[in-house]
Amino acid sequence: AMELQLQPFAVLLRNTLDLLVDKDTSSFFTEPVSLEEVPDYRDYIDHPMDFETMRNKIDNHQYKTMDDFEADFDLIIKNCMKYNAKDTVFYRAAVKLRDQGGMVIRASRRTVERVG
Ligand SMILES: CC(=O)c1c[nH]c2ccccc12
Repeated sequence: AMELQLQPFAVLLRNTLDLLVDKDTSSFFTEPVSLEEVPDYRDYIDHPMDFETMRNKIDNHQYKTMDDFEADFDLIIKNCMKYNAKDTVFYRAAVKLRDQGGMVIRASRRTVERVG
């Protein structure tokens, strides 16, 4: 619909990302996991992802659909639940983000469908 031309998809994704960032109250996911702090991280994680990287991808128009965007959100969560043991604050934060962020993305999908 016309709205999506006026309200580009990138703006909708930025708004969605801001809501996801708000759910990450400990800011564990805002930047790439530091390879200085965590030297063995890449031994376990092939495709690191974080919210700052996602924002850059929005700005470079690298997300063509909500599925592309959600795939990177899922990567943030899967990486965290793979690298960190279940009894860690990081693992528990990923579970919380998965549940609370999932609702945010579903609402954004409905907006895209409605005005798409
Ligand atoms: C998101 C994540 O896994 C981490 C975010 N910060 C970290 C510091 C040490 C180990 C893991 C992490």
